[in-house]
This record gives sequence, structure tokens and C-alpha cells, in this order.
Amino acid sequence: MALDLASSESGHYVSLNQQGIKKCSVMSVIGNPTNIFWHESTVEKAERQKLINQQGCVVWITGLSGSGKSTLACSLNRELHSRGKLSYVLDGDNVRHGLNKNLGFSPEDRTENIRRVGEVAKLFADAGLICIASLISPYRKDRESCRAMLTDANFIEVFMNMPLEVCEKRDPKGLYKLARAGKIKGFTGIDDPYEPPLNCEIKIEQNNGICPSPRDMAGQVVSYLDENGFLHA
Ligand SMILES: Nc1ncnc2c1ncn2[C@@H]1O[C@H](COP(=O)(O)OS(=O)(=O)O)[C@@H](OP(=O)(O)O)[C@H]1O
Ligand SMILES: Nc1ncnc2c1ncn2[C@@H]1O[C@H](COP(=O)(O)OP(=O)(O)O)[C@@H](O)[C@H]1O
Repeated sequence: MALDLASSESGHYVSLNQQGIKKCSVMSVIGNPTNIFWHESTVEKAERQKLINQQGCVVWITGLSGSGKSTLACSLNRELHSRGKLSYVLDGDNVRHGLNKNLGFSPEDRTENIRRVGEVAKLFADAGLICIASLISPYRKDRESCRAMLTDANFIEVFMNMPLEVCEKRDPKGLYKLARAGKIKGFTGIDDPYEPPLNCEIKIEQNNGICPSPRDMAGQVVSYLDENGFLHA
């Protein structure tokens, strides 16, 4: 049986095998990586974008549960696809089934949830895709951190400005009901805060009490992307 001993302070790695022979080598310190270097790709982002005739970016959809984030994300994805544009949806609910399945809804876990999705979205944008991230992302500072990961123009924040009453009336998963009954603690909008964006690029809201259709919501985002040059290389 081999025995591995690691010293995180020295960065040395000591291994004893069955014959008691010691091996020493250097490793990255866990939790505070050292000895890692950025490796440049030989294919540049501009070349990838030219290939697919679009500009990589992140469309970040934020809003209360039930405000229509997933509906807009799906509709936008379909609309872009029909125009021959490559997009991909990162939906909070879905990402929490895999990459983020170890995270709950404490403020710290939500922050980590947003940070990870922000990093993945940044990679998709670098690949040249229009990455549609759809998460409650309730805290302003977390969304601002994601914005800071990209150049400002490539982070397009879409605020689903739906009144809580509308979201609660929709309640497609019955979660508001559970939250009101005290059976879910820390539910956004009920007993956990939602901080609306101060400077978002796009706001989706009701007109005279009527919510725009999914197609119209998507149309609003497509117009922005088109007018700002994202739909051509
Ligand atoms: N406590 C609490 N607060 C808010 N939402 C809750 C909670 N518990 C479970 N859910 C369900 O989880 C979905 C939100 O996941 P997100 O990853 O988007 O949330 S967050 O951005 O980390 O706040 C959210 O999905 P949507 O309804 O699509 O927004 C809810 O269905
Ligand atoms: N533009 C809209 N008009 C009418 N109903 C909508 C609209 N957008 C979403 N909905 C409905 O509201 C509910 C919540 O939408 P959803 O996209 O799941 O919200 P979220 O992802 O923000 O939780 C769903 O039942 C959906 O069909």
C-alpha cells in the first residue's frame, strides 16, 4: 500500500511505496493554485466568430421566479436558431442538476452558483456563441462580477421586470405557495431579497398590465443584438 503525504505549505509531495522508497516532487497547492500558466490558443476568437458570422456575447436574464426567464431564454434560442445564429441556454434550474448540484440557496451558495455560470458563459462567449444565461441571480454584486468577467459591451443584462404579484399568481411550480406557508425558507421575493438592476441593457415589462408574448420578448432582445452588431462577424 502506498502512503501519500502532501504539505500544502511547502508545495512538496512525499510518497512512500511498499519498499519504503520516498519520492519527492512539486505540486500545485490545493485551494491556492500555483505553477499554472495561461496557454494561448492558435485559433483566435475573431477567427471563430468569422467562421459562424456572429459575435460571442452573454445575454444574462435576471428576475424573480416565475417572471418568464426560461420562457424568454427558450424563445430567444429558437429565434436565433431560425436566423442561423448559434446560441446556447444555461438555465439555473438545469445547471443545478449537474455542475452546481452541490449548491443550495444560502447567499454564499447563490453567489457561487452565479460565479460558476458566469465563468462558463464567458467560455461560451469566447467560443463565439451567444450564451443565454437564465438565473434569478438576485444579488447585484454577483451580476456585476459576471459583467466584469467580460468586456462591458459583451454582457447584456435583461431584467424581467414583472411584479411579484404576477409571478406569484403564475406560480407554475407551486413554490410561492410553499414559501408563503413557511415550508421553503429564504425564497426570493418572499423572505430573501431581489435587487433589481440599476443599469441593465434591456427591460422586459408589462404594457398596460399586459405581458408581451414570448415571441415579442425575444424580438426585443434580437433587435438589441442586431442593432449592436452581434449578429454579424
Ligand atoms: N429558495 C429559493 N429561492 C428561489 N428559487 C428557488 C428556491 N428554492 C428553489 N428554487 C427554484 O430554483 C430555481 C432558481 O435557481 P437559480 O439558480 O436561478 O437561483 S439563484 O440565481 O442562485 O438565486 C427557481 O427556478 P425559476 O422558478 O425558474 O426561477 C426555483 O424553481
Ligand atoms: N410572456 C409571457 N406571457 C404569459 N405567460 C408567460 C410569459 N412568460 C412566461 N409565462 C408563464 O409564466 C410561468 C413562468 O415562466 P418561466 O419562464 O418558467 O419563469 P422563470 O424561468 O422566470 O421561473 C410559466 O407558466 C410561463 O408559461
